[in-house]
Amino acid sequence: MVSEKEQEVLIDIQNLKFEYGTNVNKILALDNINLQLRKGEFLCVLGPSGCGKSTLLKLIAGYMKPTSGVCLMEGKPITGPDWNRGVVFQSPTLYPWMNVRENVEFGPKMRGVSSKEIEQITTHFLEQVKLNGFGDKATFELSGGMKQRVALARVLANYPEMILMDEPFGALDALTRGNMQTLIRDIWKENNSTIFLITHDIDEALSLGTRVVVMSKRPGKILKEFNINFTNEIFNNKTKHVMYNQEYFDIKNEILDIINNQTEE
Ligand SMILES: Nc1ncnc2c1ncn2[C@@H]1O[C@H](COP(=O)(O)OP(=O)(O)OP(=O)(O)O)[C@@H](O)[C@H]1O
Repeated sequence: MVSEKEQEVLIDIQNLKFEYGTNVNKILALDNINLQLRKGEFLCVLGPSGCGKSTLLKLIAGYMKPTSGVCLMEGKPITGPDWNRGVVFQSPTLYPWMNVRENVEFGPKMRGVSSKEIEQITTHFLEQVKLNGFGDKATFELSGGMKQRVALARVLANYPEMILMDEPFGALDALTRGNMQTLIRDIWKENNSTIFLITHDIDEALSLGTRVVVMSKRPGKILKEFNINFTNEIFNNKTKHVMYNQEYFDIKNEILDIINNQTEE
């Protein structure tokens, strides 16, 4: 078995700094970020509000360029958005004039995939997000959780190497949120995806991630990383949820202390 350290690096961020604005209105959002994401990792990012989590995601997505430093994917600088990096936001950004199926088909169509293949891809991913039978529905007919599943299927339909998620379950009720966490964990495992997920919820980070990164208040820096295995233990133990143990509570308390120290200062 290949150890985590030996897994291929997908995203390599070196000495990254990002400033919004110009001259007197400059805001330093991120400072000296060094982070590597390996293929198959599920990385969760925690940090106080406004610390630059979304900024980091947008830089990896290619929506913006670093002020200094580099952000590489498979050794090449990220210069703009790409199908290879799919983004899921807190509010699902679906096309309201298209039905569910058409929303999922959109990406493969734009990429010139054949009609037969598009049909197979769409059916497969609607099934994977448990929306089979809902293809003909208009998006306004769906609940928040269902919309978010369409958004996820739409990203998956492009077979991205990297899935970036910005508080994807933040607007959902607790029950739907739990179901979505199980869904994304299963999809990550089944598709062997690489995921970068931002959350405010420490339990969500600990129950999904194989690594958790905790950031400082603005300008965001990486304060501490935790390599964890609670998400894999769910599969190993064939349970539906994390088995809470002393290690879990110790890590949770340590993260809480780090974040509270940031907000009190
Ligand atoms: N377009 C922008 N122009 C100027 N400043 C911005 C812009 N977008 C974000 N910022 C500032 O940059 C900092 C980092 O913002 P960012 O949205 O990345 O933080 P965050 O950690 O994702 O916040 P939250 O957890 O509240 O979503 C904040 O101080 C924010 O006000």
